[in-house]
Formats: sequence, C-alpha cells, structure tokens
Amino acid sequence: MFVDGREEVIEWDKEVKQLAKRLMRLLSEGLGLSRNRLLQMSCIERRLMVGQYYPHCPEPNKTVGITAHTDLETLTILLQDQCGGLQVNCHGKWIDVKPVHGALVISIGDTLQMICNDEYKSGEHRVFANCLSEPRVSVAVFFDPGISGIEYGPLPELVSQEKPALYQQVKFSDVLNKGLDTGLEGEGKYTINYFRL
Ligand SMILES: O=C(O)CCC(=O)C(=O)O
Ligand SMILES: [Fe+2]
Repeated sequence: MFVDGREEVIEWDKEVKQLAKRLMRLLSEGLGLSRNRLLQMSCIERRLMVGQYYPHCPEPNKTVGITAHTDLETLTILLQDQCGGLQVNCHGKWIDVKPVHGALVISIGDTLQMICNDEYKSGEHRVFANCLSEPRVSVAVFFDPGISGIEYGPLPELVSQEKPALYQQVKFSDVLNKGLDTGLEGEGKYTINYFRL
C-alpha cells in the first residue's frame, strides 16, 4: 500500500525548522553569547530530511544498522519509532537511547562542536541491526550551513589564552568532503580530529 505523506512531511519540515531555531538560540545563550549569535552565522541555513528504514535482520549479531559515527553537521533532530536500537557513547560506555513516545533526539554535530571550541560535543552514536520482526523507522533532519564559502571554526568570544582555539577555520563543504571520504569506516571522531589544531 502506498501512503502519500507529502503534507505531513511538509508540516514536519516546518515544525522542525522552528524547533531548530529555538534550540540554536538556547545553545547560543548556553555559551554566554547573545541569543541570535549562532543563527546570525547561518549555521542552520540548509537542512536534509532522511527517512531510514531498518528491516528485520535474521542475523543481527553479524552486522550493524549504522556503525559508530558523529554527525558532521551543526544540529540533528531525530524522530525514532518504538523499536529502539540507537546507542550513544557516553564516556566510553554505550548507552541505549530508549524510545520515549513523543520525544525527539537532539544531537550536536561536528561543525557546531568546532564553532563552540568543544564547549558542546558531538555525540558518537550507532544503531544496532534490527532483531525485531517489524522494521525500524527513523526520520532525521540534519541542519548545516550549506555550501556558502563561509568559514567556520572556534568563535573569537570562546577563545582565550586559557582556552586556545582547538580547530582550524573551515568551510562546511570541506567538513562534508572529509566525512564523505572517510565514510563510516573511520574512527567515530575521525572527521573532526582531522581539523584539530
Ligand atoms: O536511525 C537512527 O536512529 C540514527 C541515524 C543516524 O545516526 C544518522 O543517520 O546519522
Ligand atoms: Fe547519526
């Protein structure tokens, strides 16, 4: 059966965009900056919505759903269903991100970690192969600066003698290309470490 979800997707996109703006304002204030500082840098200018489908896997011990990685962008807003399988690396321990009805999973991406000079960290995460009989579905919206020529790196306000800049200034397209080069085969934090000073 084909279900036309076009209107729902458009509606979801609208809501998620508003939420991303609110989150960026809060994240900006959390850094001690003016509330619009991050938004003014155009760092959520573009977004990509990805629907992911994890079919039942007959041999889940022999494979993974998505291997450990960090998201390259600035912010990810993820809606997962009730199946579970997503885990986040918390100080070296893999923790289940248990599905909570009506809740969204918000992740910081590598580019935002670089902008805020490690004040916020992009979380390494992975998804198990699906051992349940029903398929798992998730919808992720990845926000990024787009392919403008703007360079992103530690904000001057967040850099001092005690806290020197930890990253180069780079265009998001360079981050993306590096991440695509590596794919998901590298270390979870490979891409961001490549730009570390
Ligand atoms: O499906 C999920 O729960 C997470 C997907 C994910 O990590 C990604 O697409 O980057
Ligand atoms: Fe991810």
